[in-house]
Amino acid sequence: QFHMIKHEDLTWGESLGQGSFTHIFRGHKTDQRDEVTHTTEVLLKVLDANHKNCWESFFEAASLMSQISHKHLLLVYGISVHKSKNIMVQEFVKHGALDLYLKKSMSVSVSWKLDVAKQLACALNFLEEKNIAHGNICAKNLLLAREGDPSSDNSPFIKLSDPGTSMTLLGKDVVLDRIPWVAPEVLDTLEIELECDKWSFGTTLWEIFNNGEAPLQGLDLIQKQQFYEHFSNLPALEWTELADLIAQCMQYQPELRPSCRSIIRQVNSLITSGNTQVFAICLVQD
Ligand SMILES: N#Cc1ccc(Nc2nc(N)cc(-n3cnc(CCO)c3)n2)cc1
Repeated sequence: QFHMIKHEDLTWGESLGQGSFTHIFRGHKTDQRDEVTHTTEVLLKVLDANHKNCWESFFEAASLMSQISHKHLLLVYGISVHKSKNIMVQEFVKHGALDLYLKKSMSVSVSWKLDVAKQLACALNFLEEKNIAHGNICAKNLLLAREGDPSSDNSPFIKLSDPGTSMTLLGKDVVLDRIPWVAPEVLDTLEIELECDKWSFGTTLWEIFNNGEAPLQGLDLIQKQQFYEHFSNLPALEWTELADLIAQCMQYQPELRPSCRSIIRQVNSLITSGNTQVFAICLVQD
């Protein structure tokens, strides 16, 4: 169920860092279509050789994303297996991971952030309708295809990346390190259900409205585990309605978390109320 890409059709560019047990590189792929050679810029995601045993899960994560297509889901062109290298060939998304972008550019507006939140909610709703749980929703896995800038008033556009190797194979410490993105029940079951993505949506909202700052980043694994054992919550944001939506998503009882439809409705009302407030301020100023 995958397009196999020949290793010789890939050229390798600079390293762009690493994920869990993977390294990512800029690159290009060439393919012949009706005697014409097309060169496409790609992102090459390589599974570490010492984690070869995870290769099924590595590719399964990608195949999940390539069986369905949606404007806010990352496009996976195919895979390439060469000697001991397992390579996933993804579309190259222009502005990279959202967490780094938010840390770099502190000037994105509230409406920009809400627009991104709504796009993520739509992607999750699409997955929920297909009964597919992603399992690794976080700002690092949101890729920014279009910056959108306040002047020309065009909006940002994000793509949700593949979930990567399943946590169940990555070991307990990796799961603990993903606190507070990973839903609490996953620590016991190591099973990813649809409700888990709603918890992670709440954490990702928190990240977006904290300019990409990682929640609980100073805590070690023991303290992170205790955060869940004490049923703790992230510090509430000033904007009460937004803090409420985050709190609804990050309820310890999975069945109490809102449906994607409800999340989309609530983000829409935040957008409306946000605009109304800005509009009112303009009225007062004029
Ligand atoms: N400077 C810069 C710059 C870096 C990267 C991209 N593009 C891109 N395209 C993708 N398909 C995936 C990723 N990516 C980034 N970090 C991860 C690991 C966490 O998911 C994946 N980046 C664009 C610009």
